[in-house]
Amino acid sequence: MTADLLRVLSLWRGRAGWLLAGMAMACGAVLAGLALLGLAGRGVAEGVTQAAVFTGGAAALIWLRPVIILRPLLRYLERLVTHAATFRALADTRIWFFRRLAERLPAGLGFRRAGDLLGRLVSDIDALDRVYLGALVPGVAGVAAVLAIALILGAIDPALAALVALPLALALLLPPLLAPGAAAAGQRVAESQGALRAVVVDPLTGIEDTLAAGAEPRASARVAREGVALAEAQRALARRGAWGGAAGALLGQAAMLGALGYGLAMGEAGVAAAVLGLFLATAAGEALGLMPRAGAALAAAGASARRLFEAADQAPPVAEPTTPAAMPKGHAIRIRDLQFAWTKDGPPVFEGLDLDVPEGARIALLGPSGIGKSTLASLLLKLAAPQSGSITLGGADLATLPADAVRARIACLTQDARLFDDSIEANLRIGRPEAEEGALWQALDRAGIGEVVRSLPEGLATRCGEAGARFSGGQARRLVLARALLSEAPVLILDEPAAGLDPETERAFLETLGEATAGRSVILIVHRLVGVERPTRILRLAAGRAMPAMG
Ligand SMILES: Nc1ncnc2c1ncn2[C@@H]1O[C@H](COP(=O)(O)OP(=O)(O)OP(=O)(O)O)[C@@H](O)[C@H]1O
Repeated sequence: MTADLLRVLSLWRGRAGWLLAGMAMACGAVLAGLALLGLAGRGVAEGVTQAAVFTGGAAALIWLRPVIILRPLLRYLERLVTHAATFRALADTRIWFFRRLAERLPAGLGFRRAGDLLGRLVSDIDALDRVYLGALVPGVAGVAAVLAIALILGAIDPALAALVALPLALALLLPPLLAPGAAAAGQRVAESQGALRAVVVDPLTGIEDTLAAGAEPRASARVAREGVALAEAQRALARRGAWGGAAGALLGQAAMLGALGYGLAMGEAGVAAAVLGLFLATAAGEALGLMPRAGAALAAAGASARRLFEAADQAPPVAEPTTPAAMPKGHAIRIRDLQFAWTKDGPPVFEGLDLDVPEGARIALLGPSGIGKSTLASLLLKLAAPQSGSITLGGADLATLPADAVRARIACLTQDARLFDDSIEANLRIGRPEAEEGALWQALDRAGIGEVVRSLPEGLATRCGEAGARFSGGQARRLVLARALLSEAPVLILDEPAAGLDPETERAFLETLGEATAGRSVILIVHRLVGVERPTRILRLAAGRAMPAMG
């Protein structure tokens, strides 16, 4: 847990200025609180006993008014700065985590439940605010308060300082002492939250299928079950927090009893100092009030950090070359003796595949479902790496080239390419943000969807809806096809490009494929040829190899 929490802090290095400023404000506010009650206590003590507690006379009471104004001001600034610091640190963490996931998600990460991933990205990162707001800020302010009390009372009598400050110092140790015991409870809460989110998001993402299959009651029952499990885990963590709270209250009272005991033991001579000690111990309650619960907060944050790093530290499916080679000029693809299986013990998909895609060639790759057509696309895009054999692009081994640069050369229209919940224009520009509007329309026309978009009142600004819900399946397919055509990559992989189109449109599109992809190499992955594709070569995948096929 400690290592995970330290790693979280190291992720926040860039925000150190804000984080330290927040802690300084918290210390200022706590010290102003101590000064207020300390000055009031001193006034009362001196009034009751008619004797000076400190040398320096009543002049010190002059400070009472500015402190009264300063304290709420510092409290306000503390809230402002600590929350601003937290928002910035959490926003940085979200971006970091998102990037790590993006590198690791292709080809399956083992964390495929969208709800669970969303939970890690949102609530596990949100829970990290407790490291700072729930533990570090009150911890530092608490240390400042205890040190100040020890110094003030130590100037009167070290025995009084020890009696009051020691129990308070022990309260400061509660979080690190209690956190390890609460770690397992924190872990259960974080896991239950992830599980609950998954059982809510999964059926809702495919709500039509859920309702059509009459699976809604079962889905509701699962949500109820996970809800009960979460409540149970939260109760266990809250119990830990409650024990901490009771221990903290006890130690606060011990400090007050220490001051009282001192007064009783010292008789009349000790009354004034004991009254001051009492006031200071009361003031410390404000500073240390959050400390007992900080143990549970640290445990919860530690569990969330564990879940984040667990997902973020998965090895990426394809390691980036440590010293990448320069990108070659050409883009001919050559595959030799390729061996590949998705898992170590899984069945091989390729066993000695050889394939050449010269520049400008249009290869039609046929084969039955599950033979490995899309897998080949994953290997070419560096979303997966071969176990042995070689793939070269323009003569350079793909393994030595950076994935980003390879994907700038090889564009792919995947079988399940999707539209994002944004405008048509933004969806088209994903792979080529600087594309001119004319190029957008050309791509739309080539994909046979230009007229439909022109007829929309908002044209290119029309929003596509979640996963392209605004459009029919065939229209959405044509839009993602336009996106692929807009790419300037010299190699295009079109995986079932006409899937979802009606036979007439399919034929019309495939007929214009030559024109739409002129000057580029094309790997056309299809179950069958319609007869109008005019490929330069037709290959059939079978038994892990590619062999010439006739139509
Ligand atoms: N990410 C993955 N993890 C594990 N196995 C996978 C993965 N993707 C595909 N496979 C497996 O690899 C084999 C080849 O799948 P692939 O998707 O390449 O076939 P395909 O020829 O494209 O099929 P289809 O025409 O149905 O799309 C299948 O047995 C499939 O189960």
